[in-house]
Amino acid sequence: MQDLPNLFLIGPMGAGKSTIGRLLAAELSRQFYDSDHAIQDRCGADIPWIFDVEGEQGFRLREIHMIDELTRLSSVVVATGGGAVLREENRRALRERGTVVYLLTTVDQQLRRTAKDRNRPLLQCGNREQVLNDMFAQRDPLYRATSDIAVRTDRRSPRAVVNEILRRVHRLVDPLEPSSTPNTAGTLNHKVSQ
Ligand SMILES: Nc1ncnc2c1ncn2[C@@H]1O[C@H](COP(=O)(O)OP(=O)(O)OP(=O)(O)O)[C@@H](O)[C@H]1O
Ligand SMILES: O=C(O)C1=C[C@@H](O)[C@@H](O)[C@H](O)C1
Ligand SMILES: [Mg+2]
Repeated sequence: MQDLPNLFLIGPMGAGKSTIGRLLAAELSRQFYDSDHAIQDRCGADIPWIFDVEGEQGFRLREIHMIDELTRLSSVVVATGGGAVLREENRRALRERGTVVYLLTTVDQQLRRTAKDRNRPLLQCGNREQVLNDMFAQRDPLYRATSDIAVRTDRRSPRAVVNEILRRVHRLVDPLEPSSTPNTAGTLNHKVSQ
């Protein structure tokens, strides 16, 4: 069986990138990095503070530097922030340096999973559903263009999502691997597993 490349998780807030990334890395005995956490550690301040003081643009610049740094590592699992795909530099680094997994869920699930959270500045508003719908419209094409596979995280446990990612990534890397089901041309990339 071939070694797996770096695995990078992208997708909207509350899709489960941090939760699933940690589990996935443990399963593969790899180092796990979360770009949001790494930015906070480096800066010594939390994300709301960075947004307050430096604005979203300041945060995005920090995010570009951090994603460049993390994607240069080897044999790692990296969970990115929900808005990482907004920047071309990030999309290119992710695509060129590993296999990119798009985690997606419904806006209803996002609302539920982020309901009590105060650490996501873009959701501290009265019209969270509208904000999430608008973000989806803007970002879904970018997530798709950047990713190798897409996996839904609603209606299944984090553990089941990890198993599905591993199955799909193994198939991408080594379509002839015996435990893989046969590759049907055109069905692998961006087929969202239900
Ligand atoms: N498959 C799942 N089933 C149920 N709950 C989940 C699942 N995945 C994640 N969660 C829960 O949803 C919440 C948000 O997940 P998480 O922080 O991993 O999202 P994220 O994609 O990293 O978001 P962000 O982009 O804001 O960093 C957490 O409380 C987590 O426990
Ligand atoms: O979707 C977004 O734009 C964000 C998602 C979070 O992961 C953080 O990166 C930050 O709150 C911005
Ligand atoms: Mg996260």
